[in-house]
Amino acid sequence: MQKTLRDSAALRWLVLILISSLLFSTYWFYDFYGGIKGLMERGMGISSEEYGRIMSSTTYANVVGMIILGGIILDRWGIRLAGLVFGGLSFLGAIISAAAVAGWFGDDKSTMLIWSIVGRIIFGIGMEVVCVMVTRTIVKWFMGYEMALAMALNIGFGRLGTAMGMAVAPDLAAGGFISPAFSFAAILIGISLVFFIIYIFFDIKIDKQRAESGIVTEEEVDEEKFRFADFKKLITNRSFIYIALLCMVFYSAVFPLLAYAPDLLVNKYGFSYEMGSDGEFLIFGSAILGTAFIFVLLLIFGLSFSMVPRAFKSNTHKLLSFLVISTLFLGYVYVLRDVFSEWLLNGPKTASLIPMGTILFTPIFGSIVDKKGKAATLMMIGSALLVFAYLSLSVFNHVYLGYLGLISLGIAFSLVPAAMWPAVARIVAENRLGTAYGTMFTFQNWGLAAFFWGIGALLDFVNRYRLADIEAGLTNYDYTIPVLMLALLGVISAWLAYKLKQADKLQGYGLENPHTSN
Ligand SMILES: NCCCC[C@H](N)C(=O)NCC(=O)O
Repeated sequence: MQKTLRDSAALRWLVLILISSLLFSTYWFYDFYGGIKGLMERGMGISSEEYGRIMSSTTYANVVGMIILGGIILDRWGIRLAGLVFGGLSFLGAIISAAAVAGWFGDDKSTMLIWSIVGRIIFGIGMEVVCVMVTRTIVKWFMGYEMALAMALNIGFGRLGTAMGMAVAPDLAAGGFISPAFSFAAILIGISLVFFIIYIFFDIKIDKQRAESGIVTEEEVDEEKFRFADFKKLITNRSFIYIALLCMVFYSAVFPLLAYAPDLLVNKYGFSYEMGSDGEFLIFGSAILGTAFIFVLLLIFGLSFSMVPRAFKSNTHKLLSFLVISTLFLGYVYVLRDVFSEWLLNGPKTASLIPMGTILFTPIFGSIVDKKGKAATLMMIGSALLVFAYLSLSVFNHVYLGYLGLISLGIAFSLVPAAMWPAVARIVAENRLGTAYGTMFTFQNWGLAAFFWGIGALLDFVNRYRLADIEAGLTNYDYTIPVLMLALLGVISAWLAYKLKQADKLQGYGLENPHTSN
C-alpha cells in the first residue's frame, strides 16, 4: 500500500506537538485565573461571587448545546476550517478578556466585569470544540499506531498548561498588575494558532495522499458523524446516564475547586500569593523561565515514569529503567530542594502540583484499569477520596492534613478520569464516541456552570459580615462551608459510580473486567 505522511513516526509526533499546543494554551487560559483570584478581586474591585460568575460564564454557551453544535459543525467543515474558526474564537475571547482587564472598554468595575464575561463566553465556545477537534486529529494520525500514548501526551500538555498557568500567573502579575498575566495567556493561544496553521499544510497533504490511495471512503467519514438517533439511544441507556451524571458531578467537584484552590490555601493556611526570592529559580535572570523549566522537567519525569519501564519486555529491564529514572528524579528534587520547600508554602505553586501530579498518576491508573479492570469500583474509590480530601481541607485545620487532602485530590483527579474515559468506550460503539463525549461534556458544563459560580457566591454569603475586613486585609475568607459542599458532591459521585456498577452488571458491558488478557 502507498505510504502516507502518517507512516513517518517523526511527522506523527511533530503533528502531535503542533496540535497539542492548542490544548496547552487553552487549558492555560481556562485555569490561570485561579492563581490570581485575590489579585483580580483587588485589581478589578470584584467580589468572590463576581469572580465565580466570570469563571462560570465559560460554560454559558455550552450548557445550551454549543459543544454538540460545534461537533456537528466539525463534521461538516472538517478539522481545518473548524479548527481555525473555534481556535480563533478561543483567541478572540482571550483577547476580549485581556482588553477588559486592561480597561480598554472602560475602567469602571461593571464594564470590566461585563466584558470579562463576554470574553470568557466566547473563549468557552472555542475551547471545548477545540478539545474535540484535537482528539479527532489524533485519531486521524495515530489510529493503528501509538494512539493511547498520543492521547496521554495530549492530555499531559493540557494539564501542563493548567499547572503552569496557575503557577506562573502570579509572577506575571507582579506588583498586583493583573493585565500582563491576561495578555501573556492570550498571546499563547495566538502562538498555538500559528502552530495550527502550520499543521494545516500537513492536513491538506495527508488528505490528498489518502484520497489518491483510496484510504478514506465516504462511508468511513460518515460513520464518525453526529446523528440525533445516536443521541436519543445514548440518553436512554442506563449505564451511559450514570456515567454522564458521574462526569458532571465529579468534574463539578474538581475543576471549580482548582479555580479557588490557591486562594483557599492562602486564606486557610496563610500561604503566600507572591513568591519570595528564595523560591525563585532563575534562568537567564528570569523566574518565569525558571518555573517553566521546572514544570517541563516534571512533565518529562512524569511521562518517563509511566511510559519508559512499560516499553521494556523483560522485568529486569523494567526495574532497571525505573531505578535510573527514580535516581535522576531524586537528584532533581535534591538540587531544587530549597525552591520546592518555598513552593509548598505558596498557594498558586502548591495548587499547581495537583494537575502536575495527574500527569504521573493518570497513565499508571490507566494501565491498572487495562490489566485488572474494576473500572466502576475504581471510580467509587476515586470519589470516596474526594470526600476525604474535602473533609481534610474544610473541617480540619492542620496544614499537614491539608497536604494529605491535596494529594488525595490529585489521586482522585487521576483515578476517575483514567477509569471513566475508557469505560465510555465500552458502553458506546467506537464510531459513536464523538457524540458520547460531546454529550458528556455538555452535562459536565451544566455542573461547572453551577459550581464555578456557586463556590464564590457561597463564599461571599458565609463571610457576609466580614467582607469589609477581608477587603481591608484584616481577616481571611472562611472556606469551610463551600469546601464541605464539594465533599457532598464526592458522596453523590461515589453513589453514581455504585449505580453504574449495578447497571453494568445488568447490561453486561464488562466495566469490571480487564481490557488486556495478561
Ligand atoms: N480545565 C480544563 C477544562 C477541560 C474541559 C474538558 N471538557 C474536559 O473535561 N476534558 C477532560 C479532562 O480531564 O481535562
